[in-house]
Amino acid sequence: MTTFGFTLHATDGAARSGAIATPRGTIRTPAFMPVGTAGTVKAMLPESVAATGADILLGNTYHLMLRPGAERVARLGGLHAFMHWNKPILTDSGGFQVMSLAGLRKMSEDGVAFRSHIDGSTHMLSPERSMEIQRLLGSDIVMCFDECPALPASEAEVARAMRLSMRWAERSKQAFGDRPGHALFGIMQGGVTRELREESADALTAIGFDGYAVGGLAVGEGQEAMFGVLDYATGFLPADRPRYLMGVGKPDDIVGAVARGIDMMDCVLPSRSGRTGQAFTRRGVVNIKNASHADDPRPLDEHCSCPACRNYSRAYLHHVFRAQEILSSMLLTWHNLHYFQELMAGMRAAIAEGRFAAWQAAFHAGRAEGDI
Ligand SMILES: CNc1nc2cc3c(=O)[nH]c(N)nc3c(CCN)c2[nH]1
Ligand SMILES: [Zn+2]
Repeated sequence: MTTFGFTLHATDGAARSGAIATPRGTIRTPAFMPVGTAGTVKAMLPESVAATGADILLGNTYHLMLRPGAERVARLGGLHAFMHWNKPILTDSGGFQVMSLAGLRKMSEDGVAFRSHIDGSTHMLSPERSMEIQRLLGSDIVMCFDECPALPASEAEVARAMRLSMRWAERSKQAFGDRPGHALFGIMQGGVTRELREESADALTAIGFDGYAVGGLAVGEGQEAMFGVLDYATGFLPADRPRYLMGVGKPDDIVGAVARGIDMMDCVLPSRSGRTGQAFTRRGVVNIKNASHADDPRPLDEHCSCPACRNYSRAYLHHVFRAQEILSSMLLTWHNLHYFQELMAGMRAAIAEGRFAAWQAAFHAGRAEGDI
């Protein structure tokens, strides 16, 4: 059985293309992971998610432990069987979601006690419990249990949270154990402070992980500050392991992150925006609810081969959005996920052929300002 392994195929500047081999299939990098928080990518059948070109999707420990419960998912054969997705799944560890969703949280060295945002029941998460839940779910790539400090945060607060997260990373590694074919990724913290980012990277590298995430970003710092961190932070991480930027992002965030050495990303943007009527295209964003689309017979994007663009006009998509038809979310989500995967495929090819700078210039040149 194939174990877990990352192969670098090409580099172009700081950008890299490669592949992550897992027992459930190969992940082409740079990769975008659709978010399937509660065991579903909202408004999409798993077959449709695969049709967009996604090699891996993301699930969430926090949501699945609350509902339907990790032990229940395990009894039913694990998350892949449960949600009918047989390709790789990466699960986040719950730390970030507890801080942003749960009520009545009590943080300690041991972990976090909290009340469910669904029914108020009490729960706890620790490195050990998070590893156990992710094992019960059967995810292929497990994330360390960490604390992502909410902004604004003082440097002292960022340092405290980073050092706690490094102690939790050690405990996560111990609890994860030796699981061939499964990977454990460490998560770098440290805010926007170079010295703290380097301290975190050194701590994680000393523990040793199958991949390394850059956490603590896309939390309101803005693109310039995020790119400023990525300009040095990816270089602190081992070059022969995947680098995963958590929670990113808009198309131009994604392109800029790949240009700075990031291999994997996840974001709710394409799916969430699809449900609010925003369609991403190579020329910019289409807000389908605008009256300007009511009589427009053209597709969202004449170059796009997704079902929404092949079979429907902007006028129809405007109509079903205004009518709050379920099909609206399905078609716009499919289009957006398809577009994000096209973006990744375009970057993988450009890096492999040594023309990433030209691809990046064309990407930025094609984008109109504002709605199109
Ligand atoms: C949307 N922005 C964003 N920033 C994140 C940072 C972390 C982070 O620092 N740690 C963890 N565990 N997850 C994060 C997530 C969730 C990724 N699905 C983030 N999302
Ligand atoms: Zn399309």
